[in-house]
Amino acid sequence: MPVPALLVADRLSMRFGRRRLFDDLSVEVAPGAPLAVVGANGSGKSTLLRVFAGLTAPTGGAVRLDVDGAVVRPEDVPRTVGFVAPALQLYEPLTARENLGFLASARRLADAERRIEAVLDRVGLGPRADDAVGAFSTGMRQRLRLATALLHDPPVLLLDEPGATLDAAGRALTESVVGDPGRVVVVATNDPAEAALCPRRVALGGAARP
Ligand SMILES: Nc1ncnc2c1ncn2[C@@H]1O[C@H](COP(=O)(O)OP(=O)(O)OP(=O)(O)O)[C@@H](O)[C@H]1O
Repeated sequence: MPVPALLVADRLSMRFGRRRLFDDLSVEVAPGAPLAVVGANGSGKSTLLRVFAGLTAPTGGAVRLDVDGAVVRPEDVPRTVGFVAPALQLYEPLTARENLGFLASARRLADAERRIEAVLDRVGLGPRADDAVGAFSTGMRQRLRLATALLHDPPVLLLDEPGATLDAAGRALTESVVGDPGRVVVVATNDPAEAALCPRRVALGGAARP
């Protein structure tokens, strides 16, 4: 049976000036076996996720994404990956539905209206879909970030501290997203409960200098 998606990191290293974050890091992530990236503040978790997403070039090594047995071309990485990060900007004057509509157009998604309704429902924002994001709470913004990552139903999800600002229902949502057996999922987290959702982990900090 073909593996629908696979993330392969081969001998990754990352330095910023004299600061070494990680060295010789190799890992494969397959669907149904989410990977937790753990480590102290500043150890390089967010940077590693950005490297996985193709947003930051590593100092050494390479990342490859395979979907249906074929290597994903660099220009196709954005439609293959869903990325959630605390710094991800939302359009404040637009409503939640308009934010998702904008992304659906940018990504040229077919069936956009149905997708938007489904994803708003999944993240529990249906009743607030037509409110401006500028009036959203921190947790509601985070739910919308999750929605933006799920909108195009990507085979790979990279989640940077997905549950940090969420309530109990939001954490249950994160748990179901992380546990999706059909996707490659990587979670960077400082929360032991979130890390425990993942059968595998990479601990950063060994190569880090203060
Ligand atoms: N673009 C950059 N240029 C220089 N240094 C950077 C850059 N991005 C990150 N760093 C440094 O790399 C280190 C790792 O940062 P990163 O955000 O990956 O850590 P983290 O493990 O996600 O931390 P936290 O748990 O606090 O979110 C930090 O020392 C940070 O200052």
